[in-house]
Amino acid sequence: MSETLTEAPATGMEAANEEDAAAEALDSEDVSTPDPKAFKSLKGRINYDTLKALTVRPLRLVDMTPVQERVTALLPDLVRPWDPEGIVSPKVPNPLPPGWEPPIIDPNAPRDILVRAQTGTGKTIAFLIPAIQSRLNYIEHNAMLAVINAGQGPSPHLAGRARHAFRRACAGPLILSPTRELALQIANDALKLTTHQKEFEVRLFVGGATKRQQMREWMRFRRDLVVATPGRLRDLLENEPEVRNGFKDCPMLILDEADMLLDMGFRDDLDAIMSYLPPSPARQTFLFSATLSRQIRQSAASFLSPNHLFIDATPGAPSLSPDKQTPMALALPPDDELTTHSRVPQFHTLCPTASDPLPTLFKLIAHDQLTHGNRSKVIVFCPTTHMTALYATLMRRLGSEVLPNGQTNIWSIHSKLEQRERDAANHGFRKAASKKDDTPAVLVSSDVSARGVDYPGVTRVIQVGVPSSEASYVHRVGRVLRGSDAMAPGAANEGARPNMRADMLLLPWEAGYLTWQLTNMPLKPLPISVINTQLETLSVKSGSAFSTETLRDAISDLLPSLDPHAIRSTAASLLGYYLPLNSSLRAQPASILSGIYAWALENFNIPISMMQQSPKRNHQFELYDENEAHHDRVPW
Ligand SMILES: Nc1ncnc2c1ncn2[C@@H]1O[C@H](COP(=O)(O)OP(=O)(O)OP(=O)(O)O)[C@@H](O)[C@H]1O
Repeated sequence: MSETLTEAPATGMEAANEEDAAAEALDSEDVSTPDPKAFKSLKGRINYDTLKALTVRPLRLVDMTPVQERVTALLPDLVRPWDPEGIVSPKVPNPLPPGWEPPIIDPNAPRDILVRAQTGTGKTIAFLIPAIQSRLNYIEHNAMLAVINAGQGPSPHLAGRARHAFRRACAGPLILSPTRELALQIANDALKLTTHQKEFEVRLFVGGATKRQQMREWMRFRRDLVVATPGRLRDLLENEPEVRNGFKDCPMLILDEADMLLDMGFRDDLDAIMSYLPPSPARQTFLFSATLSRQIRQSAASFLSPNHLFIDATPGAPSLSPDKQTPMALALPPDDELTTHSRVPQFHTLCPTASDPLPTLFKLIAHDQLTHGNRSKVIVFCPTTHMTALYATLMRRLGSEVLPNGQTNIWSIHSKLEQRERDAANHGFRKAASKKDDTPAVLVSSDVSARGVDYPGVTRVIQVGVPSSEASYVHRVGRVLRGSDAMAPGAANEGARPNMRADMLLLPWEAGYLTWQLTNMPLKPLPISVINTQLETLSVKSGSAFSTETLRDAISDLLPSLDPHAIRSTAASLLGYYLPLNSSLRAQPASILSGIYAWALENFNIPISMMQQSPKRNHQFELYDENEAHHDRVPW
């Protein structure tokens, strides 16, 4: 992958001059007594070009976030090449070529880390800085080894050849991400950080793109960093000897959203991938996550070396100097402790009947548009792919008619879309509603966008129904308040921002989830009557023509005209989603069934003629339609 998939911001003459000045300041700056928070304090500990990308162009960052500060405090020891025999070590001063300073390293410093930090706090940069530095160090290390092994004294020519061969033959750090969108975002962030290292290359292995193209690039170009989703990487490792060979000396594995990757759904792929990588300690492992359940902590231990560090950069965690960061077992609190964006106000609305969530959803979006105008940018999370497709259709058909700002850009992302459609939605929503005269935007999404994906300027997240886990709730809420807003100086200490928020719409049979699963979340009740009053006040204040009657009429005109098969498929998908959650909801399967039955009947006037529990398997229900068997495609 040699080009950025998101456009770099345009720079005019003024910006160019500013950049020159910043670069000069970076060159001349004395960092002998640096502010440890400032990126500039990394001068001398990371490659100059990486530092320039961070502080001058394209990122122009000033201060590190706590997680970045804690991780980079471990440099340079954290990224020293694995050299158990000490061949390239301070004990071997010769025959190092002139100007090659062997780094001063602590041979006992931990090499593996488990990092917990809240969503949106800059974990990507926190792992990319050491990953890039590790790759650069390994390239030099190998060049030194080649010279030493040749035994002919300093030879820049030989070193150059060794560098060239190594960069093409051996994969650098491997970063795994659970979703394609997040993988793409990480790869693009890596390209930004290596803007000034023109030859540095990032390979991206994700499903949805052609394998042939990925293989062609793998064979022809450098493999400095590899970003991948587990399924595609496993497939390539199992079927392509060239990929297998490339990874046999892979020095570093980074799991972003580690809790999800270590969970059962990905575990098989992960175990298969691990069998192609070198074992620890030759392979370093970094695990990054915003949430860590007890079970995940246990399985994390099997990936990490025994003297790994646990770095807890969540608020309230003890602040430790790097040499005192504690091993995981000592540092983690005994109970599951999930963190969330405490700065995001969170509300739940209990909808009395099955026909309430849809109009209430439109009202919440209307509320957001009346509050933020054209910069309103809302993500609606739905429980299943079918539901996501259905709600996206409803938004597209009704949005312009009923929402206060008229034109609203609606995007949708779920796993049954083609990759190019996912990419277009991802790209479109990322750029949307960023200027005053833009159009408000809504992204209707399944959990594909819940983690890591960084959409700047999201003003509100609305969850329709319950998430699959408490961790998923936290990640969804974490889509608000990201990017520059979240990182503004002092933001961590600021109080809640009343204009950005998260909402959740629940039916009575879903309400147990609040009590039993989201106990620690700062969710406040928000009745529909209060939403109505707030909307009225806002409409009058802004002179908007928004009307709840128009909304109600438009919905009741549209819903009965929808394809009944599609509604049945959505109802089936909801059953498949909710029944296994019955113990989390503390709801009997029968009340889930009748809740979903009511949803189909009251909204779409579709009686689901018969629902039966399969005699063979628990919680496997099937919908029967006299005329047609249930089909599983997304029909919208
Ligand atoms: N030091 C910093 N100063 C300002 N902005 C930053 C800084 N570090 C990162 N950012 C920006 O903050 C946003 C969120 O960063 P990132 O996506 O890495 O968060 P995250 O911790 O990985 O979140 P998640 O857990 O949701 O994946 C990005 O837009 C990133 O460019």
